Amino acid sequence: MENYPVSLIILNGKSADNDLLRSAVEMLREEGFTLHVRVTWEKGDAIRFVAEAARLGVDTVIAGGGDGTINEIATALAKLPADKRPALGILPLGTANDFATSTGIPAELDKALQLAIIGKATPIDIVQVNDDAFFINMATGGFGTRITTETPEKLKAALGGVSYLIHGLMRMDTLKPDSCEIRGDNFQWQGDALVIGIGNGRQAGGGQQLCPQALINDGLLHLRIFTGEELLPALLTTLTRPEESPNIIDGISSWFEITAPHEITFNLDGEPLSGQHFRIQVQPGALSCRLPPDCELLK
Ligand SMILES: Nc1ncnc2c1ncn2[C@@H]1O[C@H](COP(=O)(O)OP(=O)(O)OP(=O)(O)O)[C@@H](O)[C@H]1O
Ligand SMILES: [Mg+2]
Repeated sequence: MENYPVSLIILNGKSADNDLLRSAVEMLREEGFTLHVRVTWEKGDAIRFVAEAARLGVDTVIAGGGDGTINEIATALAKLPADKRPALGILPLGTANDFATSTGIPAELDKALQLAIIGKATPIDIVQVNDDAFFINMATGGFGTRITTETPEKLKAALGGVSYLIHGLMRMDTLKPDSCEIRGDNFQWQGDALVIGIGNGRQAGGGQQLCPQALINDGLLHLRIFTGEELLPALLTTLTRPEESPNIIDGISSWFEITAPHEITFNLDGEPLSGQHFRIQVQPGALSCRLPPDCELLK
């Protein structure tokens, strides 16, 4: 018999009750593929399942969920020894799915699952933050952070990605620019930022293109800072017509260091991390990801 690839799907419990996925899995098993399925209940479960996948020696760990699920799994993969690291596949089952959407992963579950199992594995960068945290798509700080970390589950379920923006606008009166200092290769900036986006990928917050030129396999991060005193006008022009905004500062570097006089919260692929100092460093080509051949985020 031919060597069929072996995969382990880690499914966010929120998305476990999905008949389409059940039949897609059954169909591929009938074709001869080995597919293990594990379901998470809370943060931390995915890490144990990644360890199990490494013990089983699977070819691919498939993240079934949104950006938070991909982050947890990619982080666990990055912490494995390189020679024991399975490839990453993606089944977009979250609310916003910014990484999956921007990398061109099909929204249809059966197609996405096929790609996750037999798609070409391409080395991509992952980004380390301080000692222990990682992101694969984007880190956002300032205004955007509060939007994504505080958007309640019910609003997210009803409205999807748009809820982040709506919820943020509703809370505008309580939001203020964050003061900070940012350094990178040939880059230094100090001031008040409304939103800081640091992209390995391009978009966050449900389709907001914060780093429209970023590539996930070039060893570089794209930084975009939105500045300004007036929150609403700045936010509206910057998000709708970024090229016309006087409030944008861009930078490119393989690392950035951010220091703030008070605690700020960064949102790493949807997962919050608070502190006053962030050292952000690319690990080039550290993850192998099954992506569509025409993925726009590859160089
Ligand atoms: N059954 C579960 N319900 C909620 N969160 C879970 C569950 N299982 C694991 N988690 C963990 O909670 C964290 C946040 O998950 P979150 O609800 O943001 O899902 P997500 O995959 O990012 O999808 P979404 O796009 O809806 O946010 C992730 O680290 C995830 O692994
Ligand atoms: Mg999330």
